Amino acid sequence: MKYISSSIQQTSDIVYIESRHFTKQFCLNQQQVESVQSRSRFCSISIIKSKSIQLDEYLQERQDRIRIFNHLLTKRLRAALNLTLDSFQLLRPLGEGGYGSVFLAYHPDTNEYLALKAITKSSLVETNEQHIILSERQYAFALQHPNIVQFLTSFKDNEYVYLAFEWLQGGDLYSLMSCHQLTELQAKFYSGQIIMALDYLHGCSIAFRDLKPENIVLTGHGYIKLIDLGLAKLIRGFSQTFCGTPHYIEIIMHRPYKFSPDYWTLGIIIHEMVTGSAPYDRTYHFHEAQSIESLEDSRSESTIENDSSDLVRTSSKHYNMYLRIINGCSFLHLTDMTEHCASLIRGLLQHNIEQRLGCGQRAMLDLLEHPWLTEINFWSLYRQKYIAPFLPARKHFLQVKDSDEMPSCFLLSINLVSFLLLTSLISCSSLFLPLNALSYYDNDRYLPLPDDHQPSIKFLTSFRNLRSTYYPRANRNTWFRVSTYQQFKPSGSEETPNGDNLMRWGR
Ligand SMILES: Nc1ncnc2c1ncn2[C@@H]1O[C@H](COP(=O)(O)OP(=O)(O)OP(=O)(O)O)[C@@H](O)[C@H]1O
Repeated sequence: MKYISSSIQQTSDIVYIESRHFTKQFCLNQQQVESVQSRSRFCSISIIKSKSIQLDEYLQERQDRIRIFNHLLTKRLRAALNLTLDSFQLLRPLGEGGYGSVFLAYHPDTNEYLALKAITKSSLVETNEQHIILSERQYAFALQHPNIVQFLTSFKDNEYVYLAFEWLQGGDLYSLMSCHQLTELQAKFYSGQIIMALDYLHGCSIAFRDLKPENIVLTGHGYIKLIDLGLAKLIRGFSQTFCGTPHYIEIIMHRPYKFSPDYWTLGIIIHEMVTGSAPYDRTYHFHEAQSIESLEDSRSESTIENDSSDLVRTSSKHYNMYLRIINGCSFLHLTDMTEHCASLIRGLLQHNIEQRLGCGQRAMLDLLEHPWLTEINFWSLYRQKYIAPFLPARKHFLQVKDSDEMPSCFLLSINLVSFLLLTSLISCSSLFLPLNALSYYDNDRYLPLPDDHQPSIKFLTSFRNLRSTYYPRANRNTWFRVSTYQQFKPSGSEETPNGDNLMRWGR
């Protein structure tokens, strides 16, 4: 337990490998559409129709998911019996948030890795925030969506409440954005998934209320999931609670809202993804906020809106900072982006809720059909058919070469005997799977790494602790090489929990 209470030094060991295939898949689609369009008007109509059929399929799936959520929410959540901290091996810290520390844990009985969030009971009682943990447990339990982290189980001891989630291996969006400036197309890929997650949450009457890049985490395949439902709220009527993270604070906090704060923060995140910075001055630090706060209250001179009902809570410690954020967003010069992107961001950063994108009568449809997102086929994105723009890999351990040819000398030397030798070597090595490997794509599909149980489709070389594995491409004429530095662990694979093994967690 000392391990949990000690302060966590989090160092990100994730690197992001940019996919060369990501952009191609959209270009190809576009070309195909254009060439077909030029050939026949009839064909172009059928393509548009098929796209709208696919949108219908997505919307139908969304409805089914919402129905399942409502069904599960009415079920009483049972804490996992017989689970204690001793049931797990804590491997390393994954992160620390305001409410708890998160660890990568290994559960030997099920041979699974998971993220274990430990929340000190006393701190919750002191700050009277027990509802936060309760809400996270209850909603996370009932939510099932490819873009929302899967909750597995919970248990407690005298000091802590533990929440177990599927382990997301790819680091958060904030880390990705810190080392890569995203293109608009890449930003669309992530935005589309955030939109689908919000669409689902709002369909379940849940406002997320804490959307920020730190709460958006990449999977091993480079897709994203929302984490941290601590501030999520089931909204049956309207809410007026003042909450969120200061940088993403919604301007309307003191007037009734439903889901509109999530759209505002979506606008801020899309701006950050596309331009690399927030639409306001992020250097405006906490101490600066306090010093300005001691100055005269500038509320009456504010340029926010003349509408007196549009109140930002003046008693708030960060009141002036909020003002600055809001004002910053209203004077946006969106010049470094396409017109469609600018119109989407402007639409989301509307002060007036009625005019804000996503908050009108057509709700999320206005976003799903926005011109900036036309390249995205939401049904394909939902089923994760695209190659992700970035593939996360563990720094120092994994070296991936996308288009390495199989060395010709190596190919020539492969005869039956060496093949058999290699095969047996691979079978033996399954005892020593590298902990670091994630997954890799090959043209249009993802390959799990390592995949030592199919020795017939790959070759392996070892040099000291560096191991190279050659995978055949789909067309079988070329190869790509994945090199892993071995880190030995006793047994098992690094699969994250999936739908099937939820059963084992007593769901
Ligand atoms: N399922 C997960 N897989 C991998 N890493 C995770 C997972 N859940 C959380 N983390 C890491 O732990 C960090 C803190 O988690 P989380 O945001 O849930 O905690 P919190 O106490 O609710 O934080 P906050 O102060 O943002 O409310 C995240 O930023 C992320 O880096």
